Amino acid sequence: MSTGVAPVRQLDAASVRELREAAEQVLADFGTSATAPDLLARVAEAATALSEPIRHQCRPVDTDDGLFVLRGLEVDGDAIGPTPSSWATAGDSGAAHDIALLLLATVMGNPIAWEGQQDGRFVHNIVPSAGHEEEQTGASSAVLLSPHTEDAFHPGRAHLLMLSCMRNHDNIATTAASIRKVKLDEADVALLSRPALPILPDDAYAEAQGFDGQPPNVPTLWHSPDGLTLRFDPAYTPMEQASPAHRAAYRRLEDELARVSVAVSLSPGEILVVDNDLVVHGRVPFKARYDGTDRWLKRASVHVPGRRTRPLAEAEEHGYGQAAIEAYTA
Ligand SMILES: O=C(O)CCC(=O)C(=O)O
Ligand SMILES: [Fe+2]
Repeated sequence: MSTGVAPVRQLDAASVRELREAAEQVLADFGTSATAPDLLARVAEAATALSEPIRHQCRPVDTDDGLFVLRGLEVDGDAIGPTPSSWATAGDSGAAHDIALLLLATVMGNPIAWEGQQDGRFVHNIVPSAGHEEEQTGASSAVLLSPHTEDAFHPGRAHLLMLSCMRNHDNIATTAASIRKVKLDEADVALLSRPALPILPDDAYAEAQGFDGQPPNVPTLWHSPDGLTLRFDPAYTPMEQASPAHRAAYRRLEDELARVSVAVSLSPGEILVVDNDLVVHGRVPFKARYDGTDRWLKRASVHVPGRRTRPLAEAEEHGYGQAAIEAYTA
């Protein structure tokens, strides 16, 4: 893994001011970032009014890196208060930043939420939580969070994942690896394009894990009209169900993703935008502080209407009874 240089998009001072004022206005009117239909309607209206320089920086990912860092937002470490001890107690901590992130997500596409995750909020808090150190979820710390497609188990998963940094004193890196940088034989690509294995719901979805239905087998790779695309979550893929040849190809893919992986350590005010069809992301292990100064990210997920990156067969999947809720209906 290298500390590669992620493409940076710098917001200018006027854009930063504009976003802050728009977010503060919405927060002043609603007093919370907890999502409700009228708050979403206001966010949509405010996002429509945002200026061209902001829109330009929110254009689609346009390099094989499959990601970029949006830089320039201001985070006042005193004003946001201590890092919450878990998503469940975060409430409206840093709520103005929730709304700023939702505004940017709305410029990029249609934000999504999950009934079964973080109280259905459109902006999640990613903080280390006591008792969850070893999990494969954003609440972990002591273990490597292995590279994964976000919400890989579900056909309604995000096209874009946004991670907005509130605090990161120990420079703990998010990892990211793009399928467009990987070198694989055509034979491996062909094998991994066969729907041979399911991807089960991750530990953030207790209810979906109890779903009573046959898990669908899905392809790991496929050629979409936009290029090679992946859906990958080894921690929740029952590899023992695959043939030895398939397992070997999967391992070669894992090795290649590790080879091209970059580490992105976010600073407060930076937002990592990841194309969830091109890039798998994870996080390095770290020791949680549990003293209110821990690493703290805000996360948003976005559907991009009209994107042609998913196999048609996904439309038949049950999604383990979970529904992705879109912020705005057409
Ligand atoms: O903590 C990170 O950098 C990434 C965590 C993660 O996988 C996520 O928030 O989806
Ligand atoms: Fe993730």
